[in-house]
Amino acid sequence: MTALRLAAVTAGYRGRTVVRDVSAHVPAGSWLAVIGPNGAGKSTLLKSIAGLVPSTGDVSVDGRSVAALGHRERARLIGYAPQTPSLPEGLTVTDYVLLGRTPHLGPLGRESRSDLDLVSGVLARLDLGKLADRPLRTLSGGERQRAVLARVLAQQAGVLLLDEPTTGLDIGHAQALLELVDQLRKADGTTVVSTLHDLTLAAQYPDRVLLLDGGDVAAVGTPAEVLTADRLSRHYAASVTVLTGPDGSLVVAPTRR
Ligand SMILES: Nc1ncnc2c1ncn2[C@@H]1O[C@H](COP(=O)(O)OP(=O)(O)OP(=O)(O)O)[C@@H](O)[C@H]1O
Repeated sequence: MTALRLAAVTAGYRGRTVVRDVSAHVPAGSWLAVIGPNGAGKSTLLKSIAGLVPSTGDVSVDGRSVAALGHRERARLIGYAPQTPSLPEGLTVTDYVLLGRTPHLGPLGRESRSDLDLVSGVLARLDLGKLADRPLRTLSGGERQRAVLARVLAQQAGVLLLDEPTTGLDIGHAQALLELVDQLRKADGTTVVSTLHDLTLAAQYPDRVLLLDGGDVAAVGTPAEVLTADRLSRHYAASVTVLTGPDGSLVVAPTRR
């Protein structure tokens, strides 16, 4: 069980601040969605939690500031799946997903039977079993996206940072992936922070939603509190209706002006 806390996180690139003063508590086993229009700073916020862009403020996991941790120790605590990763195209899916085990390997860096079994299990759960021996360069966009997620799931970190995990996935694979993430947090207490453009999915899976606009926190709360038609119209310059689906969950639908 791993809780994540952000305290006044401010991050940017070469002197330009693009995320300002973000504070949030993400309890162990909970799911925070970071939403907001293009360029709002969502990916930058995730990268700063992963330690990939310079930031000020503090990121702590179970009360330990991650700035003080080495790369390997941080990778055991925090797994990060980027939005547009550059992939080692020649590797097979299995070998690529096995890279997720790197922070757990012994001094010789050799994977054990249990690492291989874990990777096969993850591939099966992401519907990648039949592609296990295929080089990454031969995969479709959605298959590549699932391979990236398989790698981060194989890492078995307590905190998962998923940047637009459903990009390029069809509706069935998107649902299967989010259900799998949901199962992980319920079964293992994995803590999830994901960016999501699909606001209906943001309403259905996470416990809390943080809306970024222009690098600032514009709202944070439960999906029902944050995802109102008025707020979404204002921050996205969009025309939307928020409906209630048959199961009581919210559906954010675009409407013609
Ligand atoms: N490596 C970089 N160097 C300089 N500026 C960057 C870099 N990466 C992102 N930015 C800028 O930082 C701002 C926030 O970008 P970021 O990718 O975090 O936004 P986002 O909310 O994830 O957007 P999107 O929804 O389009 O993916 C943008 O103005 C972007 O141009």
